[in-house]
Amino acid sequence: MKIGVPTEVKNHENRVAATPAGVHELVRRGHSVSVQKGAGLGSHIPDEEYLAAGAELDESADRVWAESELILKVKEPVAEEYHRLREGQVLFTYLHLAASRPCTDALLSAGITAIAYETVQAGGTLPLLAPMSEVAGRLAPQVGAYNLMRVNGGRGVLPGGVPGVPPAKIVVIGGGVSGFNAAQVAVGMGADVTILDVNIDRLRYIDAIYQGRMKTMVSTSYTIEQAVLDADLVIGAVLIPGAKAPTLVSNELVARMKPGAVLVDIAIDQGGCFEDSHPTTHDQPTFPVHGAVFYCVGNMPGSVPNTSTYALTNATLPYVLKLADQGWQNALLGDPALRTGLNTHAGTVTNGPVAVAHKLPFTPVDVVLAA
Ligand SMILES: NC(=O)C1=CN([C@@H]2O[C@H](COP(=O)(O)OP(=O)(O)OC[C@H]3O[C@@H](n4cnc5c(N)ncnc54)[C@H](O)[C@@H]3O)[C@@H](O)[C@H]2O)C=CC1
Ligand SMILES: CC(=O)C(=O)O
Repeated sequence: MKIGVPTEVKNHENRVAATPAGVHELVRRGHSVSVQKGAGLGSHIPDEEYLAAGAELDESADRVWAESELILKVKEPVAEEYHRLREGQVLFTYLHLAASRPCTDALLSAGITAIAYETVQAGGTLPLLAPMSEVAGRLAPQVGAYNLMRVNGGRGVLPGGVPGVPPAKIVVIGGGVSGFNAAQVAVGMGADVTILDVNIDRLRYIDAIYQGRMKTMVSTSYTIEQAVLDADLVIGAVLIPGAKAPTLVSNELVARMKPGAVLVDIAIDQGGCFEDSHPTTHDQPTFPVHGAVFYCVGNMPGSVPNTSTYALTNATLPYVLKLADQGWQNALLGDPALRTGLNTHAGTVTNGPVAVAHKLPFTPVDVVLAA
């Protein structure tokens, strides 16, 4: 199969969708891989390493897209890439379509077969979202601490406090992969950490591991209000797979928070879980709301691309190999996890929550595969 790896074009997106190890494995199995020149440089992977692994290098993004049957990307196509999408091509990448009608429309009108990393589900887990949720979760207290500094608009609170002065209160809403990783780093910084989730079994697990060092609360609008009003830093880390994130912190609640508090909305790629959240970029990551600082970057792992590229491709490669070796139909027929990843095909939406989010007709994957 002809496989293409274009350079990412989203703001400060320095990850790349395949490493030389992945290229080597694909080529060893008889596939050809076209990597856009410089695609790995943001992650400090030189072109020469791709060449040595058996890739062909191409200057032109247009050619990489036009000549490939399977396109491997990290982030959803942005507007300047829409004209390159085409029917008969398979796109494997993060999509987060429930939060983007323009991208959904672009995929549908091109008729492309799009498989989203974030909706691939295996045994109740999200194996292709998890590595980047680990990264974003671990980054969240770091960017939160940076923005809590007075010079950056925050309250001027040190997460760990010092002897005689209490630590910052960090509240994490959502105790899944990103939330738990955020809470772990926040505990490591010495902060006073509370984690809220609707899943009591998840809270049991967290409590058993942290033995009270992380406080747990069942998430309701009442407990969220209590925790948020007391917080210096709030981290939003909820997910309902495929769907738009629920709004859990209102504008009115933010108005009553401590001045200079910081809110990091990791869930922004699914639309965000704070009412005032809107996507920001690494160039201009924050904005003020009632004296609080909002950080809503949709590609947080892009800021640590070396770690993130290897973590992401460790997880994606087994699925890439199935798509390349078997073709997308057989790969999906043989792997229920990949089946849940299909979001669009031949102009139809094949993911239920995405169809609901945009009020579009829904075609079940089984119907697509039976055709
Ligand atoms: N901004 C960025 O750069 C990145 C964003 N993400 C996003 O972070 C979000 C979270 O992802 P994961 O941690 O992997 O999801 P996950 O599925 O591991 O965890 C989500 C948790 O939210 C909980 N939850 C759902 N509704 C809730 C509510 N009302 N109150 C409290 N908890 C609730 C669930 O029970 C679950 O434990 C996703 O939107 C994901 O796409 C992930 C990586 C990078
Ligand atoms: C999960 C995601 O969208 C990201 O890592 O950028």
